[in-house]
Order: sequence, then C-alpha cells, then structure tokens
Amino acid sequence: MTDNRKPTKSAQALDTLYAADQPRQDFRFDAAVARVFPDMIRRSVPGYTTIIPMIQVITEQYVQPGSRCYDLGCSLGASTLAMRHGMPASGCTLTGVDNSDAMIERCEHFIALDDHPLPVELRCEDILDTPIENASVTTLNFTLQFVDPERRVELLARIAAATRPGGVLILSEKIRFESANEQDTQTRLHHEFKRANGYSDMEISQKRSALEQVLIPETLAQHRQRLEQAGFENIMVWYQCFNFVSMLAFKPA
Ligand SMILES: C[S@@+](CC[C@H](N)C(=O)[O-])C[C@H]1O[C@@H](n2cnc3c(N)ncnc32)[C@H](O)[C@@H]1O
Ligand SMILES: O=C(O)C(=O)C[C@]1(C(=O)O)C=C[C@@H](O)C=C1
Repeated sequence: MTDNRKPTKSAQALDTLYAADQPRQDFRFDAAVARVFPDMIRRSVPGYTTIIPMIQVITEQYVQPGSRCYDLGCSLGASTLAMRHGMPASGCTLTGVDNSDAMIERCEHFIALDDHPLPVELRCEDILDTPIENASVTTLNFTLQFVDPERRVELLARIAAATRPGGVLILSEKIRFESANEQDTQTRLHHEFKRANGYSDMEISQKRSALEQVLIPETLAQHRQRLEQAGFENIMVWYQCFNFVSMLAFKPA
C-alpha cells in the first residue's frame, strides 16, 4: 500500500484538526479546514484520488459544443480543474460554486496557477441559488450530502431541467446501507482506511461526531429514486470504494 501519511507536496498543510481532544462542534468548511483540505480529503475519502482524474475523462465524453459546465461545491477546485482539462479551450463555459469564502479565496489561487486557456467563473454562493442553464456536464463531487435533505430534490430537478438531452450529472456521495451488517462492515473498512492514512482513533471519532448532523448520507436506492424523480435516467454507479460512490445520471436524449 502507498504511504499516504505524508502530505503529497511539502507546501501542503497536514490535517491535524482533530488530533487534540476538544469539545464537540459541528464540522464547517471554514478557514482552518480550507487550509488543510487537500490533505484531509485525500486521506479521508477512499477513491478520491481516482475519482478526480476520472471526472476529466467523463467530462471529455459528455461535454457538448456551446454548452455550460458546472462544478457545484467546488472547494479548492480539484474537480473544477479536472473538468477544465476535459473541456474544449473555447466555445463552452465552466462555473465553480461554493458558499465557503475561505474555499473560494484559495480556489481562485489554484485556478490561477493552472495554465489553461478556458476561463473559470467562480461564484461564492449557495448552490441552491445558482442559476443553471444550457448544461452538458454538472458535477456534485461529495457536495449533495451537505445539502438539507428536504431541498435535494429541488436542486436535482433544477439541474435536470437545465441539462441538454444526452448531458450528464456526476454525483459522488458517502452512502449508508439498508443492511446493518453492511453498514457496520463498510464503516469499519472506511475507518481502517483512515487509520492506514495516519489518523488516530481519536481523530476518527472526533471527526465522526462533528460530521453527524452535517453530512447526511442516504442509500443508493434513495439516490436512484430521487434522481429519476428529478428527471434523470440510466443512473449508474461507475465507482465505489467502501461507503463512497460516484454515479452518472443522464438527461434523456
Ligand atoms: C467535500 S467538499 C467538495 C469537494 C470538491 N468537490 C472536490 O472534489 O475537491 C464539499 C464542498 O461543498 C460546499 N458546500 C456545501 N453545501 C453547499 C451549498 N449549499 N452551497 C454551496 N456550497 C456548498 C462546502 O463549502 C465544501 O467546500
Ligand atoms: O466521512 C468522513 O469521515 C469524511 O471525512 C468525509 C468527508 C467528505 O466526504 O466530504 C467529510 C468532510 C471533508 O470534506 C472531507 C471528507
């Protein structure tokens, strides 16, 4: 197994946010999280380092000339840059959206460092308010799980309505399982992945309780049913590692 305990680049800050014993507080995408986010997400989400380059491959396949592409919940722009590199240099637009100032501020910097002719529009706002139109590829890479469950269908329906025939939504989520046995097994394996990446039992357990009221996972069946209700078809899982999945959902041609 690759040793993921060290940050990839010397300039990249190591995530030690939950290393010291602390009172429980809801997880927030604030400046402290934004600072360590590349290290945090790589060591916390099994498959993240595979999913990002595949977003480029998928974008290349489904981007349509003259259309718009959206990365909703773009954080520091890892998924945005993957989309950018899958898009033609002109004729299309790319918009990244996040409601965390700290994320958008750092994202601007990463986008500027990426040498590519296609401009990226960054918006600091709630994705529930983002105008979406003439879309071919939209990405929600581990973002829908943070949206109020009661508002998820309205967001997906708006994306579906704004997507061109044959366009696609890339939806990555932490999921839960109907079977208690599978839930326990997959959660244990996820925690083992974190341990293998250098997180202590205390870090794992403090982050788990910080996320409890904030990241609301749903089952694959719930995702499928709601994506269909929203106006998508041919919903397929193209990636899964433990309790993390990525799906494709198509707008009927
Ligand atoms: C797990 S991160 C996304 C990671 C990113 N897509 C990537 O691939 O690196 C979730 C992001 O969604 C943002 N977010 C959560 N709810 C949001 C909302 N309602 N509107 C806009 N952004 C939101 C958070 O601020 C956070 O940066
Ligand atoms: O479930 C966890 O333990 C996680 O850390 C997952 C997760 C995510 O899926 O977005 C939660 C918060 C951070 O954005 C990074 C990763």
